[in-house]
Order: sequence, then structure tokens, then C-alpha cells
Amino acid sequence: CVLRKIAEKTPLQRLLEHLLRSMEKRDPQQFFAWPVTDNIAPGYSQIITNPMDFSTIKQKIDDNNYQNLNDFIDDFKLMCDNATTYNHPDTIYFKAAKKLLHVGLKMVIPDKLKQLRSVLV
Ligand SMILES: CC(=O)c1cc(-c2ccccn2)c2ncccn12
Repeated sequence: CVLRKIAEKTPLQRLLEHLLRSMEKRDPQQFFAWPVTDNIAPGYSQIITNPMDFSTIKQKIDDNNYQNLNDFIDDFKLMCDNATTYNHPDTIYFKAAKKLLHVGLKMVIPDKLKQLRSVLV
């Protein structure tokens, strides 16, 4: 039988998984949980060239695809910016994206991260 390599998490992966869980808690309606489809959002794939969602971010963490915290933050910002690009300002999705971006970026302020160090080490 092929020996399965148990995926041990690097410190960065553990930090990113913690941040992702905290961000997902701020999206209770799960608007950002899965890729947006053209079915629910007409013309989405023509308007949004680089789609992003929490499930894709999770997969990238598990694949150790993020080299640093900023690459993770870039995908989080991309996900929120896509929502404010595609959706009109008077929609629940636009408003949810604005709030999520604000809350998510507060989590990665250096002083906030320092508080995390003790929790995660
Ligand atoms: C994030 C986003 O742009 C989004 C999520 C959704 C969504 C996500 C889950 C369930 C229902 N709708 C959506 N629907 C229509 C237009 C845009 N969206």
C-alpha cells in the first residue's frame, strides 16, 4: 500500500487557518463560502476575471500555496473586491463585502497578530 504522507501544518498554515476561521465566522450567511456561479450571479464569469472564495482559500492553505501572510491577505482582499465590483452598492452582497473587508483587515494588524502568537505557538 502507498504510505500516505500525513499533512503536518507549518506555523504559517496554522496562523492562516486560524485567521480564515475567524473571517468565516463574520460571514454567517455564507455569501463568501463557495465560488459564485453564473447561475446565481448572471454574467459573473465575464465580469470577474479572478474569482476567489473561502473554500478556495482553504484549499490553498492546505496545499501550502501561500508563501506568506500577505499572499493570503491579497486573496481575502480579492474576494471582497470582486463582490464590490460585481454587485451594486445597494445590494446585501456589496454591503457584506465592505463590512467583511474591514473586519478581516483589522485581524491582521501587527498588534493583533502579536496577541495571536501566544495562542498559536
Ligand atoms: C459574493 C457574491 O457576490 C455573491 C454571493 C452570492 C450568494 C452566495 C450564497 C447564496 C446565495 N447567493 C451571490 N448571489 C448573487 C450575486 C452575488 N452573490
